Parts: sequence; C-alpha cells; structure tokens
Amino acid sequence: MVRYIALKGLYDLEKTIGSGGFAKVKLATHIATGEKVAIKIMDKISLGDDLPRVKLEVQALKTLLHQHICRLYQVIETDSHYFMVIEYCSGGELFDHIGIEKNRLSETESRKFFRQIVSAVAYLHSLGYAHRDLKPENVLLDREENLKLIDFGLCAKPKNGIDSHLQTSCGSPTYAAPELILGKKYLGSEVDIWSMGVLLYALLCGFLPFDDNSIENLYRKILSGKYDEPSWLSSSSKRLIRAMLQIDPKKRITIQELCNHPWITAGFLNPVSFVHKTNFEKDDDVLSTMSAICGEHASDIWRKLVKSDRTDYRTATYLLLLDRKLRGLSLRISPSA
Ligand SMILES: COc1cc(O)cc(Nc2ccc(C(=O)Nc3ccc4c(c3)C[NH2+]CC4)cc2)c1
Repeated sequence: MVRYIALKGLYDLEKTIGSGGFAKVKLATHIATGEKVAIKIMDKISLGDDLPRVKLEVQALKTLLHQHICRLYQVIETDSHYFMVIEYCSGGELFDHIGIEKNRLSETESRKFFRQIVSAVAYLHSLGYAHRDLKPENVLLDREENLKLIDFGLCAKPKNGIDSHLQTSCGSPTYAAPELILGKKYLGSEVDIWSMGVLLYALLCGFLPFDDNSIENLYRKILSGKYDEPSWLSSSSKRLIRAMLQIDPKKRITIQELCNHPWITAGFLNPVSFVHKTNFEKDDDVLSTMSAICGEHASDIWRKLVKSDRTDYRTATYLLLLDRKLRGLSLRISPSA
C-alpha cells in the first residue's frame, strides 16, 4: 500500500472503494476516533487544468450542510496531492442496493428515496448551486439507508445566481438534458431536473429511459424525448416522469413544483422541504472528550473550531465524535490525536 506521509498518524488507508477520472476513493480509519471515512485522493499532475475544480468543490462542500449531501470532514493538500476526507456511506451505491434480481423499486420505496434526492437538490438550488452530474453512481446510502449525494466536482455556482446561463458541457450523456448535449446555453437548475427524471425512471423501471451503445443513437433518443413507459408504471408516475423529461427546458417542471407534486407528497403529510443545518452545533460532551485528550480547555477548542476554515483534523475529529454521539455510541478517542 503506497504510504502518504500527509496521512501518517491521522488516517489508516484501507481498500479502494471508488475510482474515477483523476481520483481514487479509499476506505480509511480516522485514527483518533476509530471512525470509518472515505478519502478521495487526487494527484495534482493528472488533475491538470481540472485543478481549479477541486477548490470549487471544496468551497461548495464547506457551505453545503444537508442530511442528504455527503459531508466533507477535512482537506489535506501537499505539493503533489489533494486528499478530501469525506463521510463514509457504508451502504454503497443506491442502485447496488436495488439488487440485480428485482432490479427495480416499488413506487413507495422509490418515493422514499426520491424525496431525499429532491430535498438535497432543492437545498442545493436554494443556495445557487447546480450539481450537473446527477447519476446513479453519485447517489449513495449510509448505514441507516439514508441517501447521500456525492461528487460535486462538476457543480456550478453561476456568479449571477442559479438563473443565469451556463455553457460548459459536462456530466455523462446518458443523464444529460437535450439542451446540454446540443451545446446550448442552459440553466443548471433545469438540467438537474432532467437528470433527476432519468434517476426516477431508473428507480421505477430498473433500466434507463435513453440508452444506446452508440453515442449518436443515444443523442438521437434523448433529443426525441421518447422513451418506453412499462406497464407497471402508475399514471401518476408517468405524469411526473413526463413533466421532468420535457425536451423544452421551459416546459420542464421546476424544483419548487416538484417539492409539492402529488406523486411526491402521496402518503406523506408534507411537501419536500429542507433545513440549512447551521455550521456546527456546540456539543459539550464532544468538546470535553477532546479536551481530556489534547489538554486544551473545551472553550479554547470550540473557539479554534469556529474560527478555523472547518477542514482541518480538529474539525474532522469533532464532527466524527458528534456523529458517534448522535448514533448513541461512546465517545472514545485515542491519545495520538
Ligand atoms: C461530498 O462527497 C463526495 C465528493 C466527491 O468529490 C467524491 C465522493 N466520492 C465518494 C465515492 C464513494 C464513497 C463511498 O463511500 N463508496 C462506497 C462505500 C461503501 C461501499 C462501496 C462504495 C461499494 N461496495 C459496498 C460498500 C464515498 C465518496 C464523495
């Protein structure tokens, strides 16, 4: 196992759990608390001119505090690498959870998960961000089967707000909206809605609405906006999917309409909402556990935490201890912290 000096004494690296373009994601243990984390390791040289994206993503993740958005705990930068220490979603990819045999979810189960995606995206858009790469691989589950959106490497926060146009073509074609694959100016919020329509279709059907091995055929299918409606889809499901997979982005349902849509609220008391979690809730048990080990006063630890850029080892230790407490586990910490 290649040893990274920057992680020595802080994290023990274990197996690789994900890999993409210029990054690989490894399971790791946060030594001070024994908690599992995921570490996204990026080599600066292979990042090339994608380097600024890392800073954009880190900046976004420091702001995005939501129960269905995977949490960033720590960022470590060396001359050669970036390390992003991220919440470990032990349930893996949502679509692996659906399993091969039944390969699709019931309407009720799809609704449970889809409401969580809508809540995360509505929150994202409310802060002026668009994800732009919503696809099954970027939807994970934690140990309690709560959904977590990951990989904000392509997320955009247009400087003039979410309603100003973007142009960069990005994301995977299979989930990409017609206006995006045509290279037109587009609204991030509108392409996210399209991708969510593809996700919902995949949950309910077990296969993709637009799929083809040849990229030209795939584009032709997407631009036609025509897809199969299997017999098991309820008319309510069909109506919602049609509203999301509208070729004309101006005719597409908006995130606000989605939160209140009858399919979304069926069986639930309320429309989808979101709470912008305040940065840190102060927890005296966690602070006293940390002060017992590092010898600093709890008040000093808290002051430094609040003042910090919220991506250092102290922050990761605090947040992981807080997670343990919220799960009703003992607050243990090893002296090496
Ligand atoms: C904010 O969250 C991010 C941001 C980012 O740029 C990248 C990631 N990438 C991750 C990819 C995978 C995992 C992960 O935990 N994968 C995982 C977990 C458990 C299991 C598997 C994969 C697959 N086998 C079953 C068990 C975590 C972060 C996140």
